Amino acid sequence: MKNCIIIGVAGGSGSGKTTVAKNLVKAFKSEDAVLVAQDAYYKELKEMSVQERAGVNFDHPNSIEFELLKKDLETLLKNQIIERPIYDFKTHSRKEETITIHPSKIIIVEGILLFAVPEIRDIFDVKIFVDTDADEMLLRRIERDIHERGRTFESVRDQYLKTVKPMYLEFCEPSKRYADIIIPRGGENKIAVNMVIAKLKRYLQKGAL
Ligand SMILES: Nc1ncnc2c1ncn2[C@@H]1O[C@H](COP(=O)(O)OP(=O)(O)O)[C@@H](O)[C@H]1O
Ligand SMILES: Nc1ccn([C@@H]2O[C@H](COP(=O)(O)O)[C@@H](O)[C@H]2O)c(=O)n1
Repeated sequence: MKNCIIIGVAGGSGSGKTTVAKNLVKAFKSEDAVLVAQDAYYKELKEMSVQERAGVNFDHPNSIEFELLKKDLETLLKNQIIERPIYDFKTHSRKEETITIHPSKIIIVEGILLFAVPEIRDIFDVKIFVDTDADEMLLRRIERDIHERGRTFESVRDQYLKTVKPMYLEFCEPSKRYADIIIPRGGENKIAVNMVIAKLKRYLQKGAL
């Protein structure tokens, strides 16, 4: 029998998935909860120049190495450590180094396409979808991508219209139907986040939800 619980947090880019997932993890002792980001598993694209990589559709399931993500999640579920890749959004590639992630009783995974891919979706015990208005997601993304991911306003706008919005409508938004819990507005929805935390604390005490 599995002695841990695995929770998927999906939603559009800028919806607040990372904020929700980090707030969940923060509520527990570091040995009890761990966070794995789907973003770390973007394909390497080593054979392309940085300029070529910038034109890739990063919102299509083909851009992620889901086989490796699945293998790593299964390894954590077997109570073993993983070496998680580190992704660099400025160069659109993986760094040489990796991060060692230890197994724990609560495994939280966040990413835009987690529920759109059946082999990954089926791994989760609990599926949470963070549902935020498109205009808010876009505003947050513009700010974040310019300040943290080395982008210009023009590149964020062009990428949004070319791939981010159409792929959200094709893959991410329809995957909301698989969610067990929908958190409106995102990371600062303290009532919703606290309810999930309370349920997880019960899980730690009783070993069942
Ligand atoms: N409720 C909120 N109000 C305002 N800004 C927010 C809120 N939630 C998240 N953000 C900000 O928006 C950006 C995207 O949030 P993040 O949690 O990284 O979203 P995602 O992981 O879904 O892309 C971050 O810069 C974050 O600080
Ligand atoms: N090289 C890359 C890789 C991904 N993206 C964008 O990241 C978004 C997913 O990350 P969130 O933290 O926002 O969930 C996704 O929408 C990709 O477009 C990128 O811009 N460059």
